[in-house]
Amino acid sequence: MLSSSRNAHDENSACGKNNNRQALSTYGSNGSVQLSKQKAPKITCKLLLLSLLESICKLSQKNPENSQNMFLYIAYSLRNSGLIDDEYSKDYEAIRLAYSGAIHELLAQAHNVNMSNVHEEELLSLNKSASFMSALSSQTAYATCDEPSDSAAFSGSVDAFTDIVNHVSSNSDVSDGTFLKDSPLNFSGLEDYLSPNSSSFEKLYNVQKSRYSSDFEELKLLGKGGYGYVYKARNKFDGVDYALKKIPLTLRSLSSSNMFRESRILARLNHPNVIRFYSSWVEIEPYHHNDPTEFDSTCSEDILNSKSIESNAADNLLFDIETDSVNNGYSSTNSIQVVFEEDSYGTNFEPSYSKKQSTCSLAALFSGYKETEREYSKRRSFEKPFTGDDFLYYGKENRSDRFDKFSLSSKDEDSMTHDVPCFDQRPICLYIQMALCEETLEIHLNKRNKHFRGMLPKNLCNRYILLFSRILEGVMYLHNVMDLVHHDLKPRNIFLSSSASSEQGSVRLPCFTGKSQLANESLENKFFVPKIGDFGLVLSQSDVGESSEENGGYYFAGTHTYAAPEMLSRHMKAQAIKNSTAIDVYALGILFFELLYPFGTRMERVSLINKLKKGILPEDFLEQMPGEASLILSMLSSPAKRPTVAQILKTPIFSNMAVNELHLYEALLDDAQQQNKTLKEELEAMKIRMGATSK
Ligand SMILES: Nc1ncnc2c1ncn2[C@@H]1O[C@H](COP(=O)(O)OP(=O)(O)OP(=O)(O)O)[C@@H](O)[C@H]1O
Repeated sequence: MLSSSRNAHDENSACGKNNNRQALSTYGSNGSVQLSKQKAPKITCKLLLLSLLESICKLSQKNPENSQNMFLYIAYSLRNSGLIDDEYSKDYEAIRLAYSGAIHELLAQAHNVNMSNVHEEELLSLNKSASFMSALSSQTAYATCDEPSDSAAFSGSVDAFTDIVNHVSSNSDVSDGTFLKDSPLNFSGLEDYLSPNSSSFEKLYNVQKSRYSSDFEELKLLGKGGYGYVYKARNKFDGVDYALKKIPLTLRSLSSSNMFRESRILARLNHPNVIRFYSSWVEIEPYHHNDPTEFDSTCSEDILNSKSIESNAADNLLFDIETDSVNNGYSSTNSIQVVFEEDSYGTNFEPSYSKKQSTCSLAALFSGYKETEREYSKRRSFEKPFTGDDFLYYGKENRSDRFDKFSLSSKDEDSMTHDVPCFDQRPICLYIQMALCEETLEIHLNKRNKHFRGMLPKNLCNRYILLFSRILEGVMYLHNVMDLVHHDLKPRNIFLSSSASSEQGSVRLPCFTGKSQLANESLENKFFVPKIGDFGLVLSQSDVGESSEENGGYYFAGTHTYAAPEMLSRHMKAQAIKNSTAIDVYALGILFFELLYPFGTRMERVSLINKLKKGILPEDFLEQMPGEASLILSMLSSPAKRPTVAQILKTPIFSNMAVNELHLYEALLDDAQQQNKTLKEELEAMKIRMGATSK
């Protein structure tokens, strides 16, 4: 049977090969079986096996709960034997469903049957599925494994898997549940499958139902972070606009336990000052997806991404703790990232500037993922320039290890082709659906700072104090209730969500235009609720200690300007672990100063924050806001001396919420008085005009 298939394929030679590029194996001109050039990665095979298994369970058990239990029983057995990881979990369900859909189609083709005319249960009888699976898996084993030992291990896993299925089915109520691994497979449809006009597995797979495309209408790209892209998308059912974060996953991150960390943490959070999370899922990036290069820079004013090139650059400039000097030696648009690492003696920190590193995503850095030149250039063509405000510190690696991680060798490049977690190089993405926010605090402050410099008018100052108290409430919830440390608090990760005045946690702020304002021009005011977002670096307080003990190091990532000194020094590591929440307090200290004291230029920001880190505040600020000044300095003191967020909220600045509300009413009164004054002036002007015309 196989030789006739081979002949059929040989006859169709070139285009046949093309069409079957993704077939599990191809047949060479000498008749020998050759490995498919693009090999299916192992995780894909695990998912493929599990999706088959899940289908079998569904077919054998009509009751969904029973079939789920049966599936879990088998999956746990496989996992306990070390054959799979957590590919059986809900997180991968969408991928497994897509695979089983493609396998159903493939089965229909393999049996040369028109699926629409045949009852699904008849078509997919258990025997056929199991036999097909065995045949498919053994083919897959060839296509997947480089080493003979791998191949043997894979065959072993198929055997183990089949045994488990047999065991389960013999204990279930399946009437014809014998899985005959060696039963003959009807290959009558194989010639068709190998013919140039038929579908390859890849094509079948492409008909997957994408939850993203079926449930959402993508409206625009909002921005790009270290991990992925964020889109504004409208849900087709409820008509509401959401922020959808798409995080492309590498094989390594797929198998790492913290891959779903951000979505899992978000799912547990429930606080008015923390961004609202709706759902998350994993699927393969649909083909007809807007290329992020379509990012519309013209709308950067209204979208949040308008970020940051400016302030990020400033963040980098600040970060020269070695020399304590402001380093302005490189262009912000040049995608250069500063990476701090200890020298091989573990005594000094040395910033290293590297273009290549700057283009590695944080996710990649975290997972120790090696990026090939090909992937690098592919991603470069896909990405906007990296704005370079992130850094990563590998506490336990020396410089050479660090650079080895990113050095490119042909071997790496070869191995990396297996690191793409899909059949056809389209990435598997984690989707996180969140509440859409109007703008980030960073953008708001950038626009505000075009209107003000130095000390703010009292009423405006009070509003920012109120805003900060809302942020503190959110952080206190994270620290005290959820036992988390955010690790990346900064204006860009605080979102402003427009709200009704009565909404809990709302603050009334002027809607700055970002253009120079005329002295008497009054700005529209709106209510906003600040929401803490971007939980990509969040850690539970207990994990901070554990990760340190297990790995002999504590990995830090974050943003230069807001990084507490203990994040950067191995000598202070113990303090960082002991007072992990103090890391957030340090960042909040800088943020509070930024809220209260507008900077005229980027360089001024760099210089003032640099001085603040040394305990020096502007004189006018010290004079006019002594309470706030001493609080900020205490927040930037040594980790053990920093107040907790709960203690900060108890200081007279924030403790009396009635006073805080009073701030708001004072602000409202000021506005009303201002409006009253303007109206009076207009009235006077009108009277004069009327007097002139009556004469
Ligand atoms: N809920 C949201 N509503 C509106 N815009 C958002 C939302 N979440 C993210 N964005 C926009 O998408 C951009 C990217 O967000 P993301 O959280 O991925 O990264 P980031 O915070 O900019 O960087 P990183 O993750 O590297 O710290 C943000 O800068 C912001 O402009």
